[in-house]
Amino acid sequence: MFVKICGLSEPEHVEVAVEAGADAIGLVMTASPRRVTPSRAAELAALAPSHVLTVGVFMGEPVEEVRQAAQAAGVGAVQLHGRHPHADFTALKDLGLTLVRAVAADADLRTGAFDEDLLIVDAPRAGAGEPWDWTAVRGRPSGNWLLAGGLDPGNVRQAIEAARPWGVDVSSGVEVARGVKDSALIRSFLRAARS
Ligand SMILES: O=C(O)c1ccccc1NCC(=O)[C@H](O)[C@H](O)COP(=O)(O)O
Repeated sequence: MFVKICGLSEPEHVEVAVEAGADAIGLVMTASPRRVTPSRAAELAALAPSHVLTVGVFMGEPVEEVRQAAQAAGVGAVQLHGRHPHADFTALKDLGLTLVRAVAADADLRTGAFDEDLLIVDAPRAGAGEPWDWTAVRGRPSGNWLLAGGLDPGNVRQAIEAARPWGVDVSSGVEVARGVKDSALIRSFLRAARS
């Protein structure tokens, strides 16, 4: 089970996520209480070993802005969240980074349909910690895809059984307050997702 811990902003939490076995960490570079600047994202990304995918998360920014921020941060992947057109993914291909498309369940759920490498199927509101009907996507996405939206250490097993994803992605469910991550919750989430 591939696990992405998203919205990290403190070195301590990057270290905990890595040590607990996260496959990817998300650094939010769009409007959010979790937002980090490209230079802060670079500091955080530098703490992750090469086997952990560092993901810059964007939503609605022009593609040139995404390109510059991703390069400045030195991340290994770009996540375009929401209704980015196919052309945005095409325009970023030459960066040579892993491209991640994050959408709600009413979108095209074929991984690679927009030339992305990885798909995230999320709740309608990104990063809001809102559980949704995970059973609705069971068997629908193709290829490698992550389930997101309202997951936490207590419900992630049930969500995996409901949707049968290749991986999971969490943000609010490993926080003690909006935008404030918690080391114990990060560890519990990873244990529960892999149990
Ligand atoms: O986390 C945010 O604040 C955010 C803001 C705008 C676009 C995307 C954002 N997060 C992206 C993620 O990949 C989250 O992990 C995903 O939406 C799940 O969030 P949650 O329901 O809080 O676990």
